[in-house]
Amino acid sequence: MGHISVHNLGKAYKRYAHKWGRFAEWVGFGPCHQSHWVLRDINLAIAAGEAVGIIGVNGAGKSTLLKLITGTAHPTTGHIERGGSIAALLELGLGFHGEFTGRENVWTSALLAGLDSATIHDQMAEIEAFADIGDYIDQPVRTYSSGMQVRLAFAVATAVRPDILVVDEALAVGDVFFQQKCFERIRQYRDAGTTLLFVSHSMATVYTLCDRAVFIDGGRIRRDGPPREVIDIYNAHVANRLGSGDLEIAAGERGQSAGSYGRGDCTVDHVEILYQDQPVHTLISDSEMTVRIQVAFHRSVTDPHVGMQVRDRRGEAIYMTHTHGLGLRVGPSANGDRVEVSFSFRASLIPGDYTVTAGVADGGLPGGHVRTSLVRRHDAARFTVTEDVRGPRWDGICNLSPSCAIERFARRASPSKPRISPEAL
Ligand SMILES: Nc1ncnc2c1ncn2[C@@H]1O[C@H](COP(=O)(O)OP(=O)(O)OP(=O)(O)O)[C@@H](O)[C@H]1O
Repeated sequence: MGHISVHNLGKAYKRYAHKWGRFAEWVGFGPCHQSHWVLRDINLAIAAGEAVGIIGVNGAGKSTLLKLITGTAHPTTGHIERGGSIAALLELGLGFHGEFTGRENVWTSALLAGLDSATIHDQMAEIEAFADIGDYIDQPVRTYSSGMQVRLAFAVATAVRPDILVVDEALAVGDVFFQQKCFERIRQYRDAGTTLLFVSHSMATVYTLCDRAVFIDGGRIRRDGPPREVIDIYNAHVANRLGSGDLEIAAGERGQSAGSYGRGDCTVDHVEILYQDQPVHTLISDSEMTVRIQVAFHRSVTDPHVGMQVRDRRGEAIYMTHTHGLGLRVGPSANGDRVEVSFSFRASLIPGDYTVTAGVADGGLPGGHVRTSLVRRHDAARFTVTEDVRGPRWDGICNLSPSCAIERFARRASPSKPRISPEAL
């Protein structure tokens, strides 16, 4: 129950050169179309209970893959095997009928999803409460905002825990409170054994929810593995598309990061963590630390900027900055030049393991952005933060070091009744 196997899956849409092409083909003029392949040679085996994030740029084929897996589109090649019940929340077309009320749509969607009327009856109050759209539940769905439609769709799709839950970006439409409520339910279902298939452009969500990521590029699987490794490769790919040219991606340790990528203009030769000017691997939370990055230039670069990222144990960047963002300039650099850039800050981090990724970009842009990524070395240094047993107690991700003021207000004494003397009367 809950497993998915995809074998040699492919999807092609027909493209007609002429607007009469489809008709001409229909009346027997022979083939008038070209096949436009949007997915090819997809092989995936997802075990029951796995949480898989599907990532890729716009148009890569992510939604198409989900549509094929959920059965809302038919494959051109290959086949899919699925075990157990499936609930899907796909980006386009939530499957509601505009003229029916929300409540009527809940009935139709839930019946189509295979729930029996007794279950729908039992779940209706819970669905209404989760969607939280008030009186709109008895209004036609055409009067709903897109956010309201997503609220209702999610509430119906997840009213009963499915064996497989497929979510495609649609949640991005809801407000932050609703998103949190949805993620809480998704987490609960995942922890209870539901297989999760999740398409998202938010890498933070993939890190948080998924234990595996699949990067789809041009309709094919480019990488399949732990989120940290796959997201690094995806980021390198995005940097390429943003004009960094053909970045060489060097493989890192399997299951770790993507190693490094770069074009050869410069290299990040050394990254170290220092405490009181000494290289260290362990720091007490809240102590002052320095990240020192050494860069060597092999070609001239007009406006280089050196940056660093501190990443947590899952690989998610919890802080990043670069010289341009801090209002500094490295200055034009020529072949053979070397620079050393040191970032010093307080390690206001929760105890745990961290890594530092270092990179160089060319061209500072307004707003603190940089134009072209030249090189990036993932997880070039690692350090552990231990608890500051003598410092104040706190929990979370980073120490915000709040000041705290307490004001006490004594309970006001009830006013005593004015005494009126008999002489005054
Ligand atoms: N019904 C269709 N007819 C023709 N082409 C289609 C159809 N549906 C999708 N495509 C094409 O298939 C390709 C993949 O689309 P898909 O929606 O799967 O991408 P995606 O990775 O989900 O993108 P996004 O992140 O923008 O949602 C795109 O080039 C798209 O134009």
